[in-house]
Amino acid sequence: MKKQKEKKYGLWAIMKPVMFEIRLAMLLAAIGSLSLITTLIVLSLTLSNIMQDTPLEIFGIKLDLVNTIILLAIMTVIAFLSRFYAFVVSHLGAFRLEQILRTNLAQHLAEVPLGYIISNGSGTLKKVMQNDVRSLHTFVADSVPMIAKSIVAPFTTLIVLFIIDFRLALASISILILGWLTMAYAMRDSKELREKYDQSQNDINKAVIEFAQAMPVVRTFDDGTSSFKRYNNALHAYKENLNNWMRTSAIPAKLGMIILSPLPTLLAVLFTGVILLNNDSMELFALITALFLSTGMADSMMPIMWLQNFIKKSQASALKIQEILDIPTLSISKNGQTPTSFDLEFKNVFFKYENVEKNYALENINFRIESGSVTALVGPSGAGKSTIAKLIPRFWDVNKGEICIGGVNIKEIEPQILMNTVSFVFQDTFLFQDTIYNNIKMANPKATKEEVIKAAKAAQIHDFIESLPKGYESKAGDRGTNLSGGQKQRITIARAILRDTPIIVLDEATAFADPENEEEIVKALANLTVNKTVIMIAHRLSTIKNADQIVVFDQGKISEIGKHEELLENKGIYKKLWENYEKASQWNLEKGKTNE
Ligand SMILES: Nc1ncnc2c1ncn2[C@@H]1O[C@H](COP(=O)(O)OP(=O)(O)OP(=O)(O)O)[C@@H](O)[C@H]1O
Repeated sequence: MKKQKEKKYGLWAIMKPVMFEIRLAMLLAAIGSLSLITTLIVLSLTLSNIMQDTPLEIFGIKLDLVNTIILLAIMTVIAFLSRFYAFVVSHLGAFRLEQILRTNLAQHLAEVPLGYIISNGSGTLKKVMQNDVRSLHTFVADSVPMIAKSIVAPFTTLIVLFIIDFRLALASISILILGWLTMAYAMRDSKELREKYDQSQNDINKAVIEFAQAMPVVRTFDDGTSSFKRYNNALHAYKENLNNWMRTSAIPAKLGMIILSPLPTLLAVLFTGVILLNNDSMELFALITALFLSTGMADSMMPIMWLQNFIKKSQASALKIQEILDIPTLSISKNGQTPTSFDLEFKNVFFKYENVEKNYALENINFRIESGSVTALVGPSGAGKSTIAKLIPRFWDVNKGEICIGGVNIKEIEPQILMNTVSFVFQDTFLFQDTIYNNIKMANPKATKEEVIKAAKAAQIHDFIESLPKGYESKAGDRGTNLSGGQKQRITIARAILRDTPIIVLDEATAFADPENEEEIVKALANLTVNKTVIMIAHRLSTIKNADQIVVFDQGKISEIGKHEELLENKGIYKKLWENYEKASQWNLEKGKTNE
């Protein structure tokens, strides 16, 4: 089972679509390494020809100076070309993988419940789509040829060294072993030390963010001592951990790196070789070849260590990508139906958030909203009102029961048709980094300029837009024109008016309730909701007195349904909410008077 999971989730599993490029790049890199080793052998032959003029003979061909130079040129070209093309192929594979992963992620995310994206935050998804995909790109582009090289080069070199002279081979291996042991000693507590270091770095990041985010509070309530102290303590802990890490591993690690650099191996082979030459128990050619090869072997040791880290990091990125690709998608009906009337009905609906073990957020919900009527959802905080609203456009799917529009289960309606049937006006509005005109028009790309302006007028935002220096061409979004919350909301109301869907879900705004804005928002909403089926999450009870139906929620269940007067007579939760609301309004009124 575990094996199966690893098979599906490993780093190599995610790279399956570009396995051809990966294998080809590895093969070319391996040929490159072998040709380089051969080049070094031929180079030493050339040198010994120059020094001794007693050419070797292989398969009847005399390897004299001219022949070795020709061979040297050929091998150098092969080594260069194969290494060059290994990188070309690995880069092509990397770009293709990046494109495949981004497309797959985007297609998959378009089909997962929108609720998942909201709960996890688009920032996290953006990080995976950008950073993690990028890290796999780098892995395929740079590490794949390196992996082939770091396997082929040391092993082939060792074999050749043993063939040339086992004593020289042992001399170079002994240096490598010494280097590895020193590195292992340096790394003995590295996991624990790294964790501590990472933790202290995280603490600093948190303290910096807290310090910056809390600035308004700090400026008002704190002279900076306590928040700055937390930052300072985190910095101190970081410095301690870094020093500790350096003290324990820095010296042996540096020593290990020096031992594993080419020079010590070169010296060991040279020293052993000179003794053997003096004893006449070795050819000059053998010593020169061994000197060339052993440096190359030491040279390929450092990338092996660096690669281990890189593989671990890429493995983590692959897992994050696979986790997203594993999120179940919304079921999409094959023979989609189109509702012809726009009444809405919740039938025995049960719903539980994925990340919550036991409690249902909604239990056994039954209610019906007639086409063209206004229904208000009320209840204490956390009662389930927003959840009801978000189930209608399938941000999530219900666990049991069904939600029907015009008698058709919303799961049977094609997503595009459902989108054209229900629109949302939320409190936290989202505007794209684009012109105000395009921000409204996106609701209906076929709309004419006149229609966009008509919608803006109905949403009570036209005059404001016209008053901006660039009018409808002014930029909205984070880096755009400074828009107040109420103005942003009226732009989204204009969007919804232009979309003109038969069902509208409204999360009533309370945040921007300064009297002028409120009046305009109320007018805009009135224009939006004419002749529509409206579901409204109501925070200010005064606005829902005239609703056709009020559904009162408490702890995920419906506790009452009725009109305002009926519910007051019931003496239930609604009556209490109403009394509290009146008290609060009274209090505001009195406060207003005192201020005057
Ligand atoms: N994304 C989520 N993941 C897990 N639980 C959630 C999530 N969103 C809401 N809940 C939980 O579901 C329950 C209903 O929440 P919901 O937001 O629907 O209430 P609400 O009546 O709209 O509250 P409020 O008036 O404060 O907005 C609450 O217990 C809440 O903690």
